[in-house]
Amino acid sequence: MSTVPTIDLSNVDAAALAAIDQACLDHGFFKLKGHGLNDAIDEMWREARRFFALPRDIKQSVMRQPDRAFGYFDRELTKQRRDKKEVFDYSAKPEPMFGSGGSSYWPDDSEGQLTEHGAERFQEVLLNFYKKQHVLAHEIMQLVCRAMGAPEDALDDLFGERHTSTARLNNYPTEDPVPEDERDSTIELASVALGEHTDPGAVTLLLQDDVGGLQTEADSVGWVDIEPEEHTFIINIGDIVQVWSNGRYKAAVHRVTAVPDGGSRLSMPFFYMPKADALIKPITSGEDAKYRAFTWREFINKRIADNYEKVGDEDMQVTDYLLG
Ligand SMILES: O=C(O)CCC(=O)C(=O)O
Ligand SMILES: [Fe+2]
Repeated sequence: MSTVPTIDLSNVDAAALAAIDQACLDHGFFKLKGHGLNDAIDEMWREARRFFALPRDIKQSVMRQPDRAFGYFDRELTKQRRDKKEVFDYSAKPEPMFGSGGSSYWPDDSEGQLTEHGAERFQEVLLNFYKKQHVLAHEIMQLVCRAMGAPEDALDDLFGERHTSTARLNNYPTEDPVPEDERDSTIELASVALGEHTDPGAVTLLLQDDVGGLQTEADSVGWVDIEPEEHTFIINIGDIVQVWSNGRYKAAVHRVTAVPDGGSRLSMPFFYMPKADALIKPITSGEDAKYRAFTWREFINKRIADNYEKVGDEDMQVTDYLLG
């Protein structure tokens, strides 16, 4: 039996829930088919490829800024090491995450530059996909609640219309995407494509292309490859599921190994996250809470601040909220 089970969303029975439970106890990853989004996924791959192939000046024109949380970025840190990747962050919510305001982060096509490169439908395709992923993420969250033994709607009120989910396109080239004269010599480039980490939110819905390299760390067997499979979502649980389950489930520790020379790798995560003032605390019954309650706003702001801390400082973790 594969350590990373595949769930068919069109046929979720008791065995599927048991498989999700087992996976969340061991490493926090499962795969998902039967979601009905195959065509939408194909369209997303096309737009993602076109976006990253755009000339650097177009991508740079929508570079993430201190006052603009979304857009293009090519120098992200994980655990104080620079990842060899470029990203595009977006959201279909009218409000940016926490009132960070800022100007539009969508590349401008008024001079037909996107059209020229075949990416004229970029914004429309991404926003439509965001909405579909949001519906799917809610369904998956309900499955995880049932796997945990909680009512399926136990967490619905913490999300609602004010959820703060974000989505991203990732491109991992083998060449450093940051021009040489802009590299910060104090921040080392990681030896892997993406350093090991947990996602801070509830559940992540990820699509990866056929290159591979994603791994999860299982209690039972150590690092496990998550093999690419066409039209298959890879689902992982984040830090706050660890709290909701009172520590029974572990937030998935994952990484991406170095991309083979001369190639590149694409992935597209959707991070399902609650509303800013959601109070996060264990929802399991019949046992003492192992974590103290905190708001999602407090937790995510601390995690974001960590990205700007100086090299070498320990990141904050959800275990900082353990009681006793
Ligand atoms: O690229 C991948 O497969 C993983 C991406 C990821 O873990 C993340 O963006 O948080
Ligand atoms: Fe991740």
